[in-house]
Amino acid sequence: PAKYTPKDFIFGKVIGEGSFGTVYLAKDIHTGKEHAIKVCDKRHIIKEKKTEYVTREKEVLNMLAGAKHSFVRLYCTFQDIDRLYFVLSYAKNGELLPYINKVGSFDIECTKFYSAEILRGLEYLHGLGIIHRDLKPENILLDEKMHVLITDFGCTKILKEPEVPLNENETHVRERKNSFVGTAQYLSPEILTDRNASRSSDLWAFGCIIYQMVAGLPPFRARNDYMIFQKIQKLDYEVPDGFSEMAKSLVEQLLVLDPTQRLGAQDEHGAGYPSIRAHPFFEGVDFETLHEQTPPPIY
Ligand SMILES: NC(=O)Nc1ccc2c(c1)=C(Cc1cc(-c3cccc(C(=O)NCCN4CCCCC4)c3)c[nH]1)C(=O)N=2
Repeated sequence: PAKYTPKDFIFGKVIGEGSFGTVYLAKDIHTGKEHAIKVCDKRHIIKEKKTEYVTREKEVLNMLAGAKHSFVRLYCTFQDIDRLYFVLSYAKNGELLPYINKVGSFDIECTKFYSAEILRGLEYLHGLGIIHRDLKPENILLDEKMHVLITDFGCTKILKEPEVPLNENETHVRERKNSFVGTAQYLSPEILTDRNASRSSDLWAFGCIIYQMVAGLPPFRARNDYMIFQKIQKLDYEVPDGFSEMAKSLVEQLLVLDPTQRLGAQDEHGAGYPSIRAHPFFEGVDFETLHEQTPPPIY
């Protein structure tokens, strides 16, 4: 149909709860194809003053239309009187998090492969000047072949022309002070203190995810968000016995309080992260053919 409506789909189970909507498994009645449809309630979005986040998610998903890997695709959008509908890729194997929880921790081959796939996605995203700002295992999905699809672009920041140079490496459009984004465990110290995210903020979250794949839990944990923030700002985390030395070295170079000193922060923008790819942890990883490779089994 020229313009889809909800009647073109058979809606199934809830497969996700985003901050601004519910994600359903749905089947296109014309093609039989399965999709994930994110349904956002218009009144809720207006009441929560989140219209700019929903608009930005659509803008970013359209910017990612050319990506051949690493991201959920946006097939189409439509609306009815009460709701907005985003028809997205269905990642048959769901979120990365339940896999980490199921096996307790990934072996080094799995950690290398999935870290490399996430890094490929970050290189593409940052190359477009897009910062995810809410990278976490729940937003790393796994398709039918167990390859990574990054999702949830509601918290992204699109770097515009330099307005206020924050440091010699990054410029930011100053965030409105009250616009707090992200999930506590993966928030970088600079977002907690001056609210300004940079590409390096996603590198911090990347370090947290690598730690979690190896240790089974995120590095900064506490009873409540305030105590988590305290630990982040004091870089208060422990590396458990048996944690791979190579993985520890990489995590330690990403979980650095100064965003300009994180591994990759000095790499030339738009040219990927050669200094992260060159870390000994990724020895033997062929980044250019990742998507043709068969992912290692998670057990
Ligand atoms: N915030 C967002 O944007 N959220 C989105 C966006 C797009 C999207 C999205 C979320 C998806 C989430 C999703 C969730 C699931 C899912 C939900 C419940 C169960 C399962 C499932 O059983 N998967 C099989 C693998 N399990 C995994 C854990 C160990 C046992 C085996 C998958 C599949 N896909 C999706 O497929 N596409």
